[in-house]
Amino acid sequence: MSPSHLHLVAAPAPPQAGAPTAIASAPPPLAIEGLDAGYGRTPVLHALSLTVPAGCVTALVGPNGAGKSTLIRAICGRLAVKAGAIAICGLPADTAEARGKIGLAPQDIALYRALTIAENLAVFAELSGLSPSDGRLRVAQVLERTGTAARQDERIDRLSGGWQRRANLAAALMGAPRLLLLDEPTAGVDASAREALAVLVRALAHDGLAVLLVTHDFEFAEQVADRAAILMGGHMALEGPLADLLGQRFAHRRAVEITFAAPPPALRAELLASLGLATEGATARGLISDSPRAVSTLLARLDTLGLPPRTLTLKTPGLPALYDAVTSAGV
Ligand SMILES: Nc1ncnc2c1ncn2[C@@H]1O[C@H](COP(=O)(O)OP(=O)(O)OP(=O)(O)O)[C@@H](O)[C@H]1O
Repeated sequence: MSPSHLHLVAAPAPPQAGAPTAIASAPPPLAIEGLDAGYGRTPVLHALSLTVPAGCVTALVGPNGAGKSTLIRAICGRLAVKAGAIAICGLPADTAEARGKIGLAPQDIALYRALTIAENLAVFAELSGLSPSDGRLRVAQVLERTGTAARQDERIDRLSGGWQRRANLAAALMGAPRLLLLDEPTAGVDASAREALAVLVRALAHDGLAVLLVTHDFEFAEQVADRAAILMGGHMALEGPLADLLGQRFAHRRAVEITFAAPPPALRAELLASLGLATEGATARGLISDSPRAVSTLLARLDTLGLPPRTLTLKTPGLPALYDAVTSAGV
């Protein structure tokens, strides 16, 4: 491969002359259809379908044991598929060619701790089959793109959690993937490093990468994701553009959070529940109409119940509210 053919994100094949909208009809970086998979005779994933388009960040969320890691294993071709199909850019996931289009930044930092960032990336360049000169060029590109150039000569075990995560992500980019799998990228990362990671992940999607983000960090997911996939008990409970999912679930409603001076007595909490408010300690949460009179109506009802609020906060429902709605409804 000549240096001029090195791209941070492998470019899709250029359209043929006369071929109508070749890019638009290119297979997505990840397409899963009717997947059944598990361990030995233990089924985990059932009839699961998921499409991860290029240029988007898809947040994959779900309770512990829902099957997120199992799904990542299946995408990487490391699990026997019992039914259905997984295609990476149109290629079966269990082929070497498909695996070459995936970059995985695992939850456990997968780097040599006694080597520097640049030395680690050089190892990944070699593993990707790049020649020494192409490898050097690619290391330089990835250091630049991920903002790790300034720390390239520092050993991994001397870096903060945030820089280690950034280097872990850089290593996943060395093979110029089309699909980037990020498993809990904010684990052990402080607030300012999280912010920097969010900017980087968005920039990579802007470059054209398809990013599948597995996380329990809803704040981060909400910041970077334009699509969401909610996995429950091995099946996909909900999947699609986040704005559409929120619009369908919460049209004309807002999330309300009310705090009281003290936890309401059980009988009052039941009455709050009849207003659609779930009580936890001295806090009640729920959804109300976004009509201008909804708040004054609610305040009047709280007054009738003898529960004057200490604070009342209104928010536009986001991914955490969607997740709560889906998981509590057992969809
Ligand atoms: N190697 C294995 N052999 C057999 N069963 C397994 C194996 N690994 C996971 N499981 C089971 O598969 C199910 C899904 O586990 P998985 O780790 O994929 O969930 P998860 O959504 O990633 O959970 P978490 O959020 O806790 O990481 C669980 O019931 C788990 O016990």
